Amino acid sequence: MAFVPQTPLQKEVHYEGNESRVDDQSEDDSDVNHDGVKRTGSTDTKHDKVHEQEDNYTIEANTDYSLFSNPPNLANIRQQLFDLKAEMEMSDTDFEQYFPFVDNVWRKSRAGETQKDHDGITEIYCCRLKPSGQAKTPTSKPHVEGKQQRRKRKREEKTCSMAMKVTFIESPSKRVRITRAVGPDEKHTHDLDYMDANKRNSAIMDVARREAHRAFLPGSIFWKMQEEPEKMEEAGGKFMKVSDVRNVQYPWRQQNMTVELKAHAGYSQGRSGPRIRRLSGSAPATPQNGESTLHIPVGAPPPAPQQPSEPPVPSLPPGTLNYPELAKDFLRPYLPYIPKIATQQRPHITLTWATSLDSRIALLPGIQTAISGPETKAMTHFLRSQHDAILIGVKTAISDDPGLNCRLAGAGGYGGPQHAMQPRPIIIDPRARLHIHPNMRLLRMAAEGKARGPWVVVGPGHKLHPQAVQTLKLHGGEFLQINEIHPEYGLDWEALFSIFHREGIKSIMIEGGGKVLSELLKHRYAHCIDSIVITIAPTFMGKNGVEVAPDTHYEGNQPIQTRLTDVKWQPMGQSDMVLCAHLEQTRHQGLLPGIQEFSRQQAPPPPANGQYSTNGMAQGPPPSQPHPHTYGPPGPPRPP
Ligand SMILES: NC(=O)C1=CN([C@@H]2O[C@H](COP(=O)(O)OP(=O)(O)OC[C@H]3O[C@@H](n4cnc5c(N)ncnc54)[C@H](O)[C@@H]3O)[C@@H](O)[C@H]2O)C=CC1
Ligand SMILES: Nc1nc(O)c(N)c(N[C@@H]2O[C@H](COP(=O)(O)O)[C@@H](O)[C@H]2O)n1
Repeated sequence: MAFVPQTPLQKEVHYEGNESRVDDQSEDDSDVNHDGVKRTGSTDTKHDKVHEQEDNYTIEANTDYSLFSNPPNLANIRQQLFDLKAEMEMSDTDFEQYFPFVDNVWRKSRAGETQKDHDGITEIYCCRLKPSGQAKTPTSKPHVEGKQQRRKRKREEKTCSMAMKVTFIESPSKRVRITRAVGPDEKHTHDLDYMDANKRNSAIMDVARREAHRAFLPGSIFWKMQEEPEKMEEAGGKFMKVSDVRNVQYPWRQQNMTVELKAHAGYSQGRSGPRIRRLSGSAPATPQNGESTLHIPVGAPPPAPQQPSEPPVPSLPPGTLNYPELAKDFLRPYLPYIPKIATQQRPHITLTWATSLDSRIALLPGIQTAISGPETKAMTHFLRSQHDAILIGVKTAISDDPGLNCRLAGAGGYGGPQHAMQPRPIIIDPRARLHIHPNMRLLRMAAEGKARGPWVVVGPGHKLHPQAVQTLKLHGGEFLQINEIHPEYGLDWEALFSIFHREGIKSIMIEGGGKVLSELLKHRYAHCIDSIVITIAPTFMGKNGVEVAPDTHYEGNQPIQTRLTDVKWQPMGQSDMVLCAHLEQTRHQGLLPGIQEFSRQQAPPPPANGQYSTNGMAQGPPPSQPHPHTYGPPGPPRPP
């Protein structure tokens, strides 16, 4: 196979669960999807190396057209074809037009189940979540005793027995009648979004395919589609990803490796999309309050009394948090900032954790230790709401069984629309050690609509259990297999960040654990780290605790400190202190231009008396002056 040569930003990423198939592999007896791309539960995929040349591309001047030609009333008809609440009848051309928009829900049953009677030809379609054992309708042949059944891949946990009958009526008017093939009480066990999240329908893939065959870059096609979000959504493309477009282009690309891909007018690689837009504060305003620093109320406010004519306000789930508007100000200079992200080819990275005074984040390895008070915990959730992804190491995932969602009032699942303010959980699991099961809190949260499905990043050469792949897929997550994890030297974080950036993740909040944070605090990653937010609690955990400390860095034989700059200390809650900062090196070396400008631009005006009088939160000491971070002669400049 010939590949477009890799630039440092064009690393490999394998998508184990990406196509998000929910169909029963045994039924259609094939692993080949619409696009001829093989997906398996193992690490081997035909589509193992797909790169797009995005560094140099030409821009097509005239791309002022719509990619969509959705048939009328599409959202409604999709929903009706999903629910089957009432019998439907339409012309055969309409059926041909609408069915591709729901073929991610329905799969035609075996040919043997086609019946011909006086009405015409009737075909049975089953919900794709129908378990393979039940896939046969009552008319199918009974299992022959003693005959070895074909080995079937164990499928997702969620199952559904809905089925529909499609009758092509034999008449000159060529009508198609659609009715349920199950009793009136039978319903899908899931909603339409669930299917859309797990498998794209062929009509939406065709939209992308048409543009892909015109030699547009996958990223550009993706954003061009996003220009018309309503049409995307009504067509079932709400969950479309750049990688779907890349997949759909793959067979064509194989035949056209030398064709230079182009972009639509207005496309740029750093272009921000809908997910990043929430960074600018799509969170519903939380009520301000005048309480003192010591008692920031973090529980969600009770719903306002209702007027008799108003629809009922849905109650918020227990544990919903509130983080007051005023307590956001001191954090703003450290939050992801779209114009700055647009100038860099990597996401904004925030390191954030809660620590003891002896730099321990847990009492013992594998033990989850509550360090933050309720106020700083709510702050963590506010930070989560401001990032596209939260990243942790696998040991944290194993020991803490975390939710990794945003539980602020107004987030998806907490009174807000689906996935609003919900970051993507990412778990670094080089050796594929994490046991994926539907009872994990991460997956339960996703199933309850309170989190996005997690991405699990694994290294090369690991066989993934097909059931793990399926379970993850069905919860909207996936395995990403990357080559940038070296068995000896570990993970190439910079490459990983580039991969995420290309996947549309523009900001990542890295929460731990000790190994991940200590790695990223190493001198060589300083230029990748944008902000640091640490909650410090007045406690010592002792030497056996999980430590956060980078390796000592030497320049020549001179040990060097890693100092923080633009430091703000913010007391919060009963006894916590929040430290916000940038890494000094990143500023000194000028690798992140704009930080200073941004800080000045975004920071709230300092209160005259150095304190926030309204909520009593003391403003910390003024930002530290640039500090000499070495006591010896300056070392050689760090290579860029
Ligand atoms: N107080 C706080 O804010 C937090 C505390 N924690 C605590 O931290 C503890 C877990 O921390 P650790 O044991 O240090 O594990 P960890 O969560 O940092 O995971 C370490 C694992 O991640 C992978 N990994 C991380 N960096 C890698 C690299 N550069 N190259 C290759 N693989 C890499 C490896 O599989 C490694 O074994 C738990 O007790 C947890 O409760 C975790 C997060 C936040
Ligand atoms: N902010 C903070 N304070 C503490 O005291 C902590 N122990 C942690 N731990 C991190 O939070 C994760 C738990 O997340 P959920 O509440 O389950 O969503 C845990 O995995 C650590 O990353 N953080």
